[in-house]
Amino acid sequence: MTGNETPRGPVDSSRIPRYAGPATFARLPRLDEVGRADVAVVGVPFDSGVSYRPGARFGGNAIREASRLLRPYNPAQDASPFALTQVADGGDIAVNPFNINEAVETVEAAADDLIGTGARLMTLGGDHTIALPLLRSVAKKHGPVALLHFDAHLDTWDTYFGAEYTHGTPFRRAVEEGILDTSALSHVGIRGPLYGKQDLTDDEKMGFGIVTSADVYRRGADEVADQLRQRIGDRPLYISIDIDCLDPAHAPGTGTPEAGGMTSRELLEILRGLASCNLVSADVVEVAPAYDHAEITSVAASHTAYELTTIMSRQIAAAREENEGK
Ligand SMILES: N=C(N)NCCCC(=O)O
Ligand SMILES: [Zn+2]
Ligand SMILES: [Zn+2]
Repeated sequence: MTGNETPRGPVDSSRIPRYAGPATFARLPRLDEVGRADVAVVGVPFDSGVSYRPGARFGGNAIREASRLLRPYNPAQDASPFALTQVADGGDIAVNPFNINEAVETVEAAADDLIGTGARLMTLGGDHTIALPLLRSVAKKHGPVALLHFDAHLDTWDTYFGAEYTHGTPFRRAVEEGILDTSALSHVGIRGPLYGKQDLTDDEKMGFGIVTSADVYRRGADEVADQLRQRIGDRPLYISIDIDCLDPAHAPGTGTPEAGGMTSRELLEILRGLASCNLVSADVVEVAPAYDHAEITSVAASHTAYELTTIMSRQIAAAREENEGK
């Protein structure tokens, strides 16, 4: 979109009931209805990389369903993200559930196509395996990116059953491939049992800093966000959010739940504290609706994606204004 066109926004929920019609994220138009988008919301229905409970292949559509209740003005960031820029739902990247390597390639190619149109991606998983091809694609455009990873788990393990591409290994692969800026890597929300102390040593060697869920509780969201912002600076930033960063009370619908997690309020507040970062793309993964109750998890995920979308939309609009002023 150039600055002259008016973005097409969501369906007006005061005229057409929220629950009517097929779900797109936040009732936004489909990408094929608007031609191109500044922010494309895409689903990746893939969960063949999980080590425990399956079902995240249904996450994207559950998030879309829960997102029917979102409204167009975001008071926490004082912005109307869908009016500032064109945000559209790009549908799903259809991947092979029987061949993980092929699925990883398909996600990368589809992300390349979308990013090639100038769009930033808000991806709805799917299991965490998909972060690797998404990071590859983002790094082709921006070079190695800063990574902010919200999760109960490190996801820097080496292999499971000899498999390199799983939901517990994407960030080790990404470091090995040189697609991350190792001076700005952070995990937030980490907790729970590990295989051994070596997991932490390995993770630190890769360059990661850890903010545990207890750190978030003790120090508070604002202080954590300040510290993360300082570490990230103005580097291109990718944010990957495994919904199991939240306590199972806030996100029961996920495959590898761990007690003692963050609240959804803490997560949303930390994200809002990062609004000035140069967020180039993001994902929300690991929503497995079969274990959910009353959409607790998919509502949390839809609000999380809404905050991320708002951050991207505001930055695109600000950059456009600056360009036009020149
Ligand atoms: N990425 C997620 N959600 N979980 C990774 C857990 C890996 C394990 O089973 O040890
Ligand atoms: Zn996890
Ligand atoms: Zn994960």
